[in-house]
Amino acid sequence: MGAGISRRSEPEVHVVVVQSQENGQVDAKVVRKSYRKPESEGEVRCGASDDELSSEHHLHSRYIRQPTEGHHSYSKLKSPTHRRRNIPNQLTTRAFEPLRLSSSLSSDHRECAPDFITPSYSDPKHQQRVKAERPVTEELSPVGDIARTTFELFRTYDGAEEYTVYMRDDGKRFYVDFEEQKWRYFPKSWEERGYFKAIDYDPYENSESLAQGKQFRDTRSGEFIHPTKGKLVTYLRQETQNVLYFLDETSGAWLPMPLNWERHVPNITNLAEKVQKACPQWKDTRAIVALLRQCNYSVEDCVSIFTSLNDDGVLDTSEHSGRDMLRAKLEKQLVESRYQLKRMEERNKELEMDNEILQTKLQELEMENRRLKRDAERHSKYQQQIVNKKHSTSGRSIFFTPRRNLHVLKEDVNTLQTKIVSLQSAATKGMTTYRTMLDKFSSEITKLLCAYRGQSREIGEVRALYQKESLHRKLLYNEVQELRGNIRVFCRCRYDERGACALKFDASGMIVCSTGQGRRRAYDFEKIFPPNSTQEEVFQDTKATITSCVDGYNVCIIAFGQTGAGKTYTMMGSRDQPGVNIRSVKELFRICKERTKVKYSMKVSMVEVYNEAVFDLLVAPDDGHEKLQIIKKGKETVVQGLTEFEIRNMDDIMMVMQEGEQNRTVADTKMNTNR
Ligand SMILES: Nc1ncnc2c1ncn2[C@@H]1O[C@H](COP(=O)(O)OP(=O)(O)OP(=O)(O)O)[C@@H](O)[C@H]1O
Repeated sequence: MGAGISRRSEPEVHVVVVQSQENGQVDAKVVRKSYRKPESEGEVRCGASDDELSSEHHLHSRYIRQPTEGHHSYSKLKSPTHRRRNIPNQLTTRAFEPLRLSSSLSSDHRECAPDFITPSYSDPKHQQRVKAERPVTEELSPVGDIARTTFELFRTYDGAEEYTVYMRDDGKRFYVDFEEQKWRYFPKSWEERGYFKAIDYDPYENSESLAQGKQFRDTRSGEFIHPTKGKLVTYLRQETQNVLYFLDETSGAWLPMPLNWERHVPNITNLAEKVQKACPQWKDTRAIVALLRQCNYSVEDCVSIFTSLNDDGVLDTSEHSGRDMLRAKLEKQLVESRYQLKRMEERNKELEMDNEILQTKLQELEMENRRLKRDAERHSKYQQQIVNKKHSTSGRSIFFTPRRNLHVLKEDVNTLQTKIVSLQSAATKGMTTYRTMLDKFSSEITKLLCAYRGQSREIGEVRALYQKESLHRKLLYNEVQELRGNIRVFCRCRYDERGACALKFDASGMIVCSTGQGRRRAYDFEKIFPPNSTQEEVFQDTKATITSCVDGYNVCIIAFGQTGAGKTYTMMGSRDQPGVNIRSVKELFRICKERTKVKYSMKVSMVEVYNEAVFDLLVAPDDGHEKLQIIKKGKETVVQGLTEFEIRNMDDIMMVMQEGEQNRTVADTKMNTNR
């Protein structure tokens, strides 16, 4: 059984081809259908009333559903589109019950008529002609295997007529006679008047795109290249969100609140504080409020997103991590931009110098021009005087000047005038040339200045981005440290040349000791260093905490163990094999030197806790070896009156430590003798 659908919003009438599942009988029916396009699985509402269908309607498209393997699949029957016809009452009176569509829609069966240009069928004369020309052929019931039938569109060469043609599995063609509402043989003689067109149409395509002849594409989906995860598919999902508005008293309108204001609104600040409490390492309130917005102000979601970011390896701080790569790239860009800027500055200087030279030349030329003008004026004055004198003597020569001399003088004057003119034109030409050059250089300088400003802006942006990334890296690094455990316990077994080691080191990373009577006990630590471990190996695992210390976190390294277990050796070491303390300070200096933008100051104190009393080791016992008090100063806990030495290099620290050690020995001896 099949039902037709239309993809236009005009009044719709559809031919439905119905095949009985019992005897395979095929019939065609015309129904009026609701405007709704059926879903792949859903209801096609069909129904018609006499009134609705007895009027004139446009036939747009017709579909059939073909039974395949016991299901109703769905395809479209080719039809003459936009053809205006009278729908016979006998067919329109049939009403269809709602049909259920199957989900087993095969693309092979989704065939449908393409769009084509329609002649004006509203012309009554045209309709009459079409009716007169149509031959009446035998009425038939095109019984056959409908699953193997094809539907075609027959269009006459003049484009005046189009028919939906149904080809039975035995090759016979039929068409629907709309006047009589019958299937008829498609006459052979008609074939000369037109051509058949295969049907190729996907009814599930976006109707608007089809109308424009375009493929439908969802512009909400996209991609994003993540530095470590690679290509990620994205989708801009529309959701109902809470948005914080404020009443703008000037306009009287409610406006969405900018992010920078929002983080100062008390209830939002409360939410941000909750997030911060859950993620103490996350300090950027602006970023927190931004994520809260994204999470529809759900603290739980916000925290879970933040935590999940930690879990998925984004925070990997190894050298190969994407963030480091990005950082390296940004650093490279910064260096390149700086180099370009320097080059541009140099070029700018050169151009400025050229410009100065040109200006000087221009001034010289102008002076030359003025001088020539003055000469020319003087000569013409002189000439005028001669002429005047000549007239005043009227032949009686006071100054007896031979005619020849006058002639020579005149020639001189002429030559001079010619020279003046040529010099003037040369000066004008030179000035024009220099002016053009000056304009050219000025525009070049302006361009360079623009580029220079652009570069400076870009450098500023890159620098800001770099700083942001550095800060981010710092946060992430310390988060990783915290995730690895805020308190990490390592075990080092002392090397003793006097005998073999009694401890066993389990393959799973545990330490096994014998507790007597053949019993054994295993202990688990973050890391176990067997007797042959070097000082460097021990330090490698504590090194990470030093970076955290430079990032502003409090760090404490404690050695704990029985007398002679090797605490001093591990922490202080020897001159050749320095311990954790010395190596840590070295590392501190190294990092501080690397971070040129930050000014660090380092101070050292040394205390000894003896019989639950704290003694300052940087005060000589002779100068008063007094117990120090531990007090609370706001949030800080301080040892009152403790000596602090500012250190600038390794020599300073070595000196301070030596002094501390010496004071300890003297104090211990004194205390022992007092006992
Ligand atoms: N890993 C090691 N390799 C070689 N020698 C070691 C090692 N650990 C400790 N020693 C040696 O063992 C001896 C005792 O070590 P150390 O003084 O460091 O112990 P301690 O725990 O500081 O003792 P105390 O608590 O009495 O000060 C020292 O002579 C030291 O050189």
